[in-house]
Parts: sequence; structure tokens; C-alpha cells
Amino acid sequence: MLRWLTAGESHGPELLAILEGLPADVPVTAEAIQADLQRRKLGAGRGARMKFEQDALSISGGVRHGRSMGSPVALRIGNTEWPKWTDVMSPAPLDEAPTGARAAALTRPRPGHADLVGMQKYGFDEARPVLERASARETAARVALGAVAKAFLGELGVRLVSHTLAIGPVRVPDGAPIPSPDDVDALDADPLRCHDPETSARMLAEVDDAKSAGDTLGGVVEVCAYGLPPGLGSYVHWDRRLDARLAGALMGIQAIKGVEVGDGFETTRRRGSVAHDELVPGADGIERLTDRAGGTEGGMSTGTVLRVRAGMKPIATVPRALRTIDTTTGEAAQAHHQRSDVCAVPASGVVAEAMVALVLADAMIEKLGGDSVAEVRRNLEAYLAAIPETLVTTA
Ligand SMILES: Cc1cc2nc3c(=O)[nH]c(=O)nc-3n(C[C@H](O)[C@H](O)[C@H](O)COP(=O)(O)O)c2cc1C
Ligand SMILES: C=C(O[C@@H]1CC(C(=O)O)=C[C@@H](OP(=O)(O)O)[C@H]1O)C(=O)O
Repeated sequence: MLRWLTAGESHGPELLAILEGLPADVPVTAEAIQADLQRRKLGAGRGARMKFEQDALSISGGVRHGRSMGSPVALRIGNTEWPKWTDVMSPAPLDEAPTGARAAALTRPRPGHADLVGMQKYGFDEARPVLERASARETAARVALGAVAKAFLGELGVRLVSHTLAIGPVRVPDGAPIPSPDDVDALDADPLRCHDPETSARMLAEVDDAKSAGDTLGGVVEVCAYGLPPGLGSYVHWDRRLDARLAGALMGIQAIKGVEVGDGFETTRRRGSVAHDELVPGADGIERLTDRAGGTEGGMSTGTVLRVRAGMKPIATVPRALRTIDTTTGEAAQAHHQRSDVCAVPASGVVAEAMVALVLADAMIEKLGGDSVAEVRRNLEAYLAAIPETLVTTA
């Protein structure tokens, strides 16, 4: 079993992440993790903080000479913002209450953010302690964990790619080809991480337009995983279904409000005769004529390309601030507005990739067992070799 935890606030000293259950001998370097952290900061529509946030990563445990040791991998990401927040976010009690703009009580909760319900639930009289942890700053920790999970999957021949399918109403045309892992560099170089240049240009115009209108945007990202074996996850119990685990992990990302597997809701509009992936005999085994299901059947990976999508709502901190109440007076007010992203969909693709990597790495370890990469690989090869010839499928 692979387990992971994150801790840390947006303007606290640092984010912390622990990954437990990773086999030994996975290549893990600060450089590789740092490269993924850099990818998460990319994209048109990100706010000012992404320009100076360093995501200073260090590895505190579980790795020796660039290889995992089987012990928990502990990661630390320093927050560049911290020096400005040492009093407002001080873990130690203070003799005097902090002063200045950063210390002002946030009593005008933003509709769509965690502010109001967080205050109700935890008994706070302002939103600062809520937004500090609700903030998607925390996704840096998940991307760091995901980079380690991807390194493990890479040892088993599994490669991931994420891309943007929609920004607000601007969508990649139906039937457009999905990217391959070789397209990652080109995607990262695109301001929207979109595989279709013409759509990317229209997405960019949409982001610019929302920004100048004092508004915000959401959209849809897709993660594709290549090289999976059949049989990860299981149909035998609801919480063992791979699609359920992927959906939960993706919905666990801030602002994700919908998940689709494969053609998802489009499939619900089709008749059965054109909704499924027919099987035919091929030269190297059973072939699927289409990939509408997106790589799972019965809650198990099929061995074809896994495709999952996540839909992100527009950013809640709308510059043209939304109506709210002031919780100190009960009077009508405008929501507090702080520096914020206009659109974080491209970044969410990188976060989604990390979450999918963690779920797939967990499912691999569950299916195959093994305490070292070599042992997991042996188990994978033995499992695949034991599938009878008449049941072998091609990717
Ligand atoms: C990468 C990323 C960046 C985000 N940036 C912002 C932001 O700058 N401002 C904001 O209000 N929300 C932002 N969000 C969304 C909020 O974190 C999210 O809406 C909030 O935590 C409430 O959770 P919910 O939307 O799931 O209800 C971002 C989300 C992600 C994934
Ligand atoms: C810091 C990150 O994203 C933050 C997510 C976020 C939110 O409300 O979710 C609000 C903003 O925080 P700040 O006001 O400090 O700039 C974003 O910048 C990050 O992704 O690293």
C-alpha cells in the first residue's frame, strides 16, 4: 500500500509531504521533483505569486544517493512568501497581536472559496486560518509526491501526459488526437498546455478577455497514462475500483467539480452499439477497435491508454468582487479580494497528473507487491507471462 500526507499553510514556512510504501531503488532526485514543481507554475492566467515563488525543494528522508530506500520519502518545499508572514502565521504564540495589512481580519468570505463554511466548522472569527490551508498552494506538495510516483511508474514502463481540453467555453474539437508522452515538452511550452495550437490561441484570448473584465475562468484537463498492464484495481468491491479511486483523487484537488473516465458523459448520450469498445482477434492478441471506455472496464485497467478528465470551476477570488456579508456586522459587503489567479487550469493538469500517478503507483504495488523495483518488475513480468495466450490483449 502506498500512502501519502501533506501539511503546511500557504504563507507558512514550508509545505511537507510524506510518501510511505514506496519500494526501494526508485530513482529520486531533487532536480526531477523540482522540474515538476516548475511545470505546476506555468500557464497563462496564473497570479503574481507564481513569478517569484521558488518552490525550494529538499529531500529529508527515504532517499540515499538518488535512490529510494523503501523507508518513507519525506519532502520539504519552502515558501518564498514566509519572510513576509512570520508574525501573521507564526506557529509560536505572540505577545502582541500582529499589525499591518496582512494581519487584517478577513471577515468578508469569498463565495466559492472555503472561507465561510471553514469559519462555521472550526469556530474561527475570520477566514485567515481557513484559506491558508484550503489554498491550492498545497498542490505543490502533491506534485512533489506525484513526481516520485511517476519515477516509480517509469521504472515499470508507465508514462503519463496531461493536457488542457477546455478553458471556459473554448474547447478542443471532438475527436482531436490525444497527446503522447513524447509531447510533454511541447505541451509545457504552450501557454495553456493545449495540444491543439489553434484552440490554444483562442484559449489565450479567452484568458486575456476574462482578465481585462476583472473575471476568472475554469476548464477541463485530461490525464492519459500509457503502458499500464491490465488488471489494476478490481470489480470485487466499490473501494477497490480503479475508476473510483481515480475519481476520488481528482475530486480531491481544489476547485475540481467533475470527473469523467474515457468519453465519460458523452458515452451516456450514445446507444450501446456505439458506446463500447468491440473486441476482435489481432495478430498479437485481442484488439479493442476503439477506446471509448478510456482504459478501464469493471473498475480495472484494461491495458489500453487510461484517459481521465477533471473539470475545474472558475477561480473563486473574482477581482470584480462578488456580493457577500461582513461576518462582524452581518451587513451586505463585497468579498475580500487578494492577489489571485485568473485561470489555473493548465496548472491543474499538472496536479491531476500527480494525483493519477499516486493512484496508479498504489494500484501497481497492490497488484504486484514487492519491496524493490527489481522485485516489482519481476512480479509484473511473471503476471503478464501467466496470462493465457487466448486472453492476451494488445495495447
Ligand atoms: C492550481 C490551483 C490554483 C488555484 N488558485 C486559486 C486562486 O488564486 N484563487 C482562488 O480563489 N482559488 C484558487 N484555486 C481554487 C481554490 O483553492 C478552491 O476553489 C478553494 O480551495 C475551495 O475549494 P472548492 O473549490 O473545491 O470548493 C486554485 C486551485 C488550483 C487547483
Ligand atoms: C500559491 C499558490 O496558489 C495560490 C492558490 C490560491 C487559492 O486560493 O487556492 C490563492 C493564491 O494565493 P496567493 O494569494 O498567496 O497568491 C494562489 O497564488 C500556488 O499554487 O503555489
